[in-house]
Amino acid sequence: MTQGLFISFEGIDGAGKSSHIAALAQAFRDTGRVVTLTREPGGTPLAEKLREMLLHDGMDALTEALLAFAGRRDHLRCVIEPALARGEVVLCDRFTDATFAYQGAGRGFDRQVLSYLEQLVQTGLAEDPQRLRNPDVTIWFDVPPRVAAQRLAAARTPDRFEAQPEAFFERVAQGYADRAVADPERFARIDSSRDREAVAAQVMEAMRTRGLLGADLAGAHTHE
Ligand SMILES: Nc1ncnc2c1ncn2[C@@H]1O[C@H](COP(=O)(O)OP(=O)(O)O)[C@@H](O)[C@H]1O
Ligand SMILES: Cc1cn([C@H]2C[C@H](O)[C@@H](COP(=O)(O)OP(=O)(O)O)O2)c(=O)[nH]c1=O
Repeated sequence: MTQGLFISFEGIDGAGKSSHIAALAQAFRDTGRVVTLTREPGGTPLAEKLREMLLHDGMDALTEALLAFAGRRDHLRCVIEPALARGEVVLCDRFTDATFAYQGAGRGFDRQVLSYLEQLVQTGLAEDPQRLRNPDVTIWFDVPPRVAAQRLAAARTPDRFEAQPEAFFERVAQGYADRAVADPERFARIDSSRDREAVAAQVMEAMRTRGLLGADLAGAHTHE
């Protein structure tokens, strides 16, 4: 049976990740794979309720982290693990790296506590209960916070995180860079300051170099 594949998409708000997830889903479908498209915070009815609170209600960093991980547990249990067990491709808009970047680096919350929660929440679910479920590949849209802020200013009403000052996003961006250094094989860094077409080409190239999409498809989906 085809092996499941878990890919997450990360980056600061306005990095441009949402623009590329659907195109990658289509590229996988074109190879005959079944794709589950999902997101965090959210991805299940319960986790979507927690998302609303996380994005709109005032709370401290520990509460943010607990809500993020509570939603993640439900999401893993109800959506991600079953889809991977069926051999599907799971494309997830944000996952645990976001908690380390936003609550850890951005809010300054204790990263050892986050590591403990990661261990607790992301094990005991797969066939092998010891297995810590993490993405196989993380596509990291790296962009200077100033560029992301300019894009967002033109785009939408900010939520609690998007309304943060540039210094917050400098810390979040550093948080992602730290995670990438700690796990270089998992992270595929995309220079997201470039135009959409160049970003899309980098995403397909990252898949192709990992043998996850055929070489012939790499050029076929560079347009939205
Ligand atoms: N490469 C790009 N160049 C310029 N603008 C972009 C680019 N990618 C996305 N955008 C625009 O920037 C804004 C934020 O993009 P989005 O995909 O929603 O980011 P994210 O999901 O990472 O927060 C949107 O208005 C989008 O149209
Ligand atoms: C997954 C996750 C997201 N977040 C934040 C990052 C984003 O600012 C916000 C929602 O992410 P996102 O879905 O990317 O927002 P949008 O739909 O506006 O593109 O939640 C955390 O603070 N911690 C987390 O664990």
